Amino acid sequence: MALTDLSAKVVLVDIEGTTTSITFVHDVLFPYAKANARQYLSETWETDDTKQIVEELKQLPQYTEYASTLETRPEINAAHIADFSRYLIEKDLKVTPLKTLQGHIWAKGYASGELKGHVYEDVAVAFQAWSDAGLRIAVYSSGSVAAQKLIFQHSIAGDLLPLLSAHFDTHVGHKQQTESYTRIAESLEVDPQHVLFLTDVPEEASAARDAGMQTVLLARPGNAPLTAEHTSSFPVVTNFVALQSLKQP
Ligand SMILES: CSCCC(=O)C(=O)COP(=O)(O)O
Ligand SMILES: [Mg+2]
Repeated sequence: MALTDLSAKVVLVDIEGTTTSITFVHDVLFPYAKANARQYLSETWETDDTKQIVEELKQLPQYTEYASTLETRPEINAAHIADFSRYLIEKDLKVTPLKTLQGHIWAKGYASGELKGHVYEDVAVAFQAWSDAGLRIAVYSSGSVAAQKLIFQHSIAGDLLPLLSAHFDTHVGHKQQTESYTRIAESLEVDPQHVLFLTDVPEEASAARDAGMQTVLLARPGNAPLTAEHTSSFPVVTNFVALQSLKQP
C-alpha cells in the first residue's frame, strides 16, 4: 500500500517520537526549560500571560499534590512556580499550562541559536514530497502550537514551517481522546477518513482510528517498544520514506 493508496488529503504528524527524537526532547529541550524557568518567570512575572499560566498551574491537581510535600506554606513567587514546573517536567506531565510555559522559555533558546530543532533526516524530504503532491501537512502535539512552530522553523534541516498548514495542541483536547481527532478533522474541513495520522503512541493511534482517521505507527530509534498486539493492529514504519511501500498488518 503506497501513501497515495491511503487516499489522504492531510497528513497529521505527532512530533516527539515521530518527526523528532525522544532523546532531543528529554535531553535538550526539557533541561533547557528546567534551567531557564526561574529567570523567565522572574522577568515576565507581572505580565498577563504569565499571570494566566501561573493561575492555570495552580489549578492543576498535581499542584495540590506537590504543595502537600512542602514543609511550609509556599509564597507564590517565580522561584516557587519554577520549582513546581521542574517537578512537572521531571514527571513528563503533558499538561497545557506547562507546555505553554515551556514554549515561551524555548523561544529564547531558538532565537539565540542555542537550540536547534531535531528532525529525522527523512522528515524534510517527506514534507516537501507530500506538499508537492498536494497534501496538506498538519501537526498535533502535546507541545504548544508556539513550541511546534519553533521546532520546525529552527530545525536542523532548515525552516520547515512554510510546509505546514495547521497546528493543534492540547487546547483541542488530549491526544488519547477520540473527540480531539474529530475536532481536528472539523477544523481542517476534511472527512476524517482522508486524514493520515502518524504517531509513536498506540493509544493515540487508536483514538484517531476511532474518529475515522487512517493511522500509522512510527518505530523510531529510542521509542518505546511496540507489542505484538500493536504491530498486528496498526501498520508500522521506521521512517516516513517507508510509508511509500507500506504493508498492511
Ligand atoms: C512541540 S516540541 C516539544 C515536545 C513536547 O514538549 C512534547 O510534549 C511532545 O509530545 P508529542 O505529543 O509530540 O509526543
Ligand atoms: Mg509522540
